[in-house]
Amino acid sequence: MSSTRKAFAASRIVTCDEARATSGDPLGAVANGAVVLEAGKIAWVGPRQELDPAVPVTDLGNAVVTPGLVDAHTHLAWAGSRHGEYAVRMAGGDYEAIAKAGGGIVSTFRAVSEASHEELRALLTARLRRVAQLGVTTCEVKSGYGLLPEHELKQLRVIASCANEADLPGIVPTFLALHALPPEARTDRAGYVRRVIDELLPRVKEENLATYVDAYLDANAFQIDEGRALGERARSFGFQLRLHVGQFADIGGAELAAELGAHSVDHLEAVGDAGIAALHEAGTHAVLLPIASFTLKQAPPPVAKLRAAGVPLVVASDANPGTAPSESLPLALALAVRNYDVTPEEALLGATRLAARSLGLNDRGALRAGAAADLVVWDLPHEHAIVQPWGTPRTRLVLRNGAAISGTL
Ligand SMILES: N=CN[C@@H](CCC(=O)O)C(=O)O
Ligand SMILES: [Zn+2]
Repeated sequence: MSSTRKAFAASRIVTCDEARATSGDPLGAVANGAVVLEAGKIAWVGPRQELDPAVPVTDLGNAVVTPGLVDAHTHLAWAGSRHGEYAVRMAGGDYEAIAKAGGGIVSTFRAVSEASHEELRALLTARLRRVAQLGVTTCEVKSGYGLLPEHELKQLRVIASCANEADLPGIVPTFLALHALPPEARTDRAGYVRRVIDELLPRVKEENLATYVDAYLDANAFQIDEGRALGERARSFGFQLRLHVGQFADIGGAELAAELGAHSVDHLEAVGDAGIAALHEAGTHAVLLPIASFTLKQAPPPVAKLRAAGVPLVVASDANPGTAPSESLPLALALAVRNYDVTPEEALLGATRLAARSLGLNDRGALRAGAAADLVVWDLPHEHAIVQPWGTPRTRLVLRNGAAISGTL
């Protein structure tokens, strides 16, 4: 059997495996380690001197090997550009005021409405290829810029079509059902929400276009009762939930997410103690989005309180054309460490094992026997170097299910 096996040896195999974690080494690193791959899965991980001598081994030398990164929050399926809005915001313009005036999400809605399936697919594919170079092997991708049924379904079908491509990162599709009111619905908010719940959600189910359902809950976005109506119906259809909560104001989104058993609440710049306690109780993950708070010049979420309460911390890119015009999960990790006082170990776990768990995926996010052979060979000498703000891809090789999606040996 060993003929179908192959091994990589490197100075640091950073497993992110809970079974290997210790208080001094939460990432479970194996110095001078090896990882054996077979049939798209990891067959063995351990010290190089214990490697089966019959397995052919590629020696990567002074390099770090980690699980493939998992980006648990992206809006990568978009068209157009918001550079005009960005410049206005950098000069002091307010994101929510711009949205109220018909810009923001609604301006991307216009661009997505005008884009064909093929155009949108080409944009998404190019972005997925670039995020693979950055070390991402699994990516959550939301809709939420189609807003009207025809264009939401187009966005979701584009996302689904990329999910079958073996040479791209794996995709977890999310129906971001309530993101903004399209201009067509300005005078009938309740009717819009009802149609999303009663008509669009069943279509998304029927076509099996999403695993998760999401909503943007905030003072100037959708409200708790709207989120509850959507969330309860979504759960009754078998969807799992992840919710935009507390980006600007604490309106009780964390409590609602906990009540509905959401897998994650994302943003959390504004969340109170009761919300944090509820998240812990429900086992809900906090997805931190430091690129968004960087462009919005916001104070960080209460990371110390979340940590103290035992809420699992995930870090994601939030890649979108408005608040996080970046595709880089490694940049998000760097900003989480710099601006949020997240430790490098927390950041890396929050972009691997915990990110995968927040997406309901237990077959990846850690280097251990039986997991998918999703891994990154970094052109860096230590895992702490991954969270430095390089601004360039620092991967040598990125494997998904044992096959290269970026780089060569
Ligand atoms: N705030 C809600 N949604 C996105 C931003 C969308 C946009 O501005 O286009 C976010 O996660 O930051
Ligand atoms: Zn988002």
